Amino acid sequence: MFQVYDVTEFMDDHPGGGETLLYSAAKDATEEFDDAGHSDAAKELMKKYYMGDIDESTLPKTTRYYVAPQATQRSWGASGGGDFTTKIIKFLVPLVILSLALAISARSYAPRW
Ligand code: HEM
Repeated sequence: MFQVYDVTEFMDDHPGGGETLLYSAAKDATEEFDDAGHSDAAKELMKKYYMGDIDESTLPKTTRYYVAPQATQRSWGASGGGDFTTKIIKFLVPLVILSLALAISARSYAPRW
């Protein structure tokens, strides 16, 4: 059995640091917790964040992490984007700006006959 704790509210106040809790999230952190040599007061405090128990046998054997597709796509505007038209626009806009800049600079450097 695993005891589950929700330490969201405790992140900023944990004397061992918020990152420490983050690195121990979503896994069995018994060893790390014991290694830190927590006091009885700390163990008492844990009760405040106790959520419940999880039966290990119900957990998947392997854990695979993946990045959700929407997290990897940078959207353009509120409608989001990743479609074909957006890709074309993303390619064309810088191209048009570059062409305009080149045309303008070519005109100002061109010999005046
Ligand atoms: C609900 C969970 C937790 C509570 C309530 C808690 C609470 C505390 C408290 C009160 C202290 C101050 C020292 C003490 O009184 O023992 C402390 C220190 C510390 N905790 Fe936690 N802790 C929790 C989880 C964890 C976890 C999962 C880790 C995993 C690495 C961790 C690592 C540490 C470390 C490294 C220190 C610093 C020890 C030191 O510098 O003396 N804690 N914690």
